[in-house]
Amino acid sequence: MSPAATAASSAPAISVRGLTKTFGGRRVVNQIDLQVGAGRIVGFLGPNGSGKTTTMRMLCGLLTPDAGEGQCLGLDFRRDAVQLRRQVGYMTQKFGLYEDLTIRENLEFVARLYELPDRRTRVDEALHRLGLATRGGQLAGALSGGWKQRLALAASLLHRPRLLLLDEPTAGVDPKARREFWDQLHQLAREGMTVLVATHYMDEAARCDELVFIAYGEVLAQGDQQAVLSAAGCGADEDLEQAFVRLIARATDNFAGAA
Ligand SMILES: Nc1ncnc2c1ncn2[C@@H]1O[C@H](COP(=O)(O)OP(=O)(O)OP(=O)(O)O)[C@@H](O)[C@H]1O
Repeated sequence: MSPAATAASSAPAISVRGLTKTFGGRRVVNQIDLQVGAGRIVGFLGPNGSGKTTTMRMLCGLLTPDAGEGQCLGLDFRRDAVQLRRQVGYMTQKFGLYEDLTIRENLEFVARLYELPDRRTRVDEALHRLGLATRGGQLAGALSGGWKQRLALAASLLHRPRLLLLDEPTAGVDPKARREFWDQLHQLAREGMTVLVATHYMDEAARCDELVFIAYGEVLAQGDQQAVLSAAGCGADEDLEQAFVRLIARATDNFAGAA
């Protein structure tokens, strides 16, 4: 690999500072700094309404921040939002595909939306990668929750993004399907994909390289599992769930004190 390529691949995939968003006078994302290394799987954790979705939507250029600067994939995430969207795969909480179309038809539709040049190859590639090749003719609406999520992941990969932003991708999915979904994420990361994934499942958090805990729109702790456990003041016999509860309790006290 050339020195330039090495430098590029070791550059962070996300490097933003001061990310801020206010809705109706309420600041829901407040001065968030985020650094995510290329090829890392980073778990994004926080209570309901803490600002995870809003942050992700700003990072992929779907929502304009009130303040903040930085880069995603080497692009200015505000100025180059259109270019950035072409390199980011975003999977929302709700299944956003057409239940009355087949798996293949759904993927072909998404490929057309992206105006991909070699649509058939891309769709075949996605079907194969996600183990959907034999199910191409099945209606999306007839799939179980786990298979629907796989299809949604396949759709978000069609344009061959370098960064995946996944918003609670396995909510309501059974443990076996969740494990398989995470095996896919690890395979993608081995191939160089960077993944920022919001989750409420602590077993999934444990499968991440790094974690970012937020509450009230602010980062409470960031780093690998050990760093987060230390930041929460957890002992050797305590786990991420206890760290989560402690960090949120502390943030709630601070928030109530400041209000
Ligand atoms: N378009 C909007 N207009 C007004 N308020 C909004 C809008 N989008 C989000 N909010 C509010 O911003 C806050 C943060 O929401 P957000 O969806 O980012 O949280 P979250 O951490 O993803 O929550 P969850 O875990 O429940 O998905 C919430 O109080 C939400 O109601």
